[in-house]
Amino acid sequence: MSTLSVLKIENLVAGYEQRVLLRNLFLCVPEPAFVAIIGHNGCGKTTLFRALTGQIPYQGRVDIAGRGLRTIRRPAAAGLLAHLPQRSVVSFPIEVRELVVMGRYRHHRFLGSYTAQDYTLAEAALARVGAVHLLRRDFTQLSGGEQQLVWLAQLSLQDAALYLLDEPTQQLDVYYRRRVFDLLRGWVADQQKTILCITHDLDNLATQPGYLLNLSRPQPQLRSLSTSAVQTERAFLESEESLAAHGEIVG
Ligand SMILES: Nc1ncnc2c1ncn2[C@@H]1O[C@H](COP(=O)(O)OP(=O)(O)OP(=O)(O)O)[C@@H](O)[C@H]1O
Repeated sequence: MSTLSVLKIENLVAGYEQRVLLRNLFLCVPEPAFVAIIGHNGCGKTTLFRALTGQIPYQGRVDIAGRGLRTIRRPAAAGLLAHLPQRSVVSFPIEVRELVVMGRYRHHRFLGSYTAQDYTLAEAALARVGAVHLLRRDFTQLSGGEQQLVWLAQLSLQDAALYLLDEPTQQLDVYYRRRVFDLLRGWVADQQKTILCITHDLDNLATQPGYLLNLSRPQPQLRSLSTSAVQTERAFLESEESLAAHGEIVG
């Protein structure tokens, strides 16, 4: 692994009005890497992504691929960030392949200009997540888990320095959860991507190479993923002590 840092966070403070959820966070994420972000409900995991995607203000400094985040007007359009939020709603009928091909938007400025090659890439992306059978279906009629696979296929077509995934396996059954973690492992190993992945799916993390960041810890730090690291963090999260620590942070 190289020593380059795709994401560097210094002294980040973020939250909502009177409620500071992230206090003095320091983070240096090597490239490529898989980073699982864990912690209690409400500890600030999604809030961290909101700060990184410019949805809420923050104090401190964030560099992505060596560029100050504040200096970049649209980080996604600049190819720095790709973000899969916890919930995305589509309110109009649209074929799955039309939604997936939009992952190629940075290569095409105008709607309707996708090429046959783009559609081939979209189909391949769907195949990789095990959802190629959904290609011609209306996205709005799919189950929550099927929709999640489609979003992942679209995300995989975006060519970004850093991927932010908010609970990507939330609605998936055990088979697809495992498959998605395998897929993410491939993005890192084969395509040299760096992924921050919010998850409560500790069972699947034990065998995943990468790092763990527990935002319920009073001073969250990256630690290498391993069976014993996952066991330690699980024991911490199950303890009363961890809730007390969480209370101090948000108080
Ligand atoms: N716009 C907002 N204004 C005020 N408080 C908010 C706002 N959005 C979220 N919160 C609160 O901030 C806290 C952290 O929310 P966040 O979504 O970051 O939690 P999380 O760690 O991602 O939790 P979960 O695991 O349940 O998804 C929660 O208590 C939430 O109610």
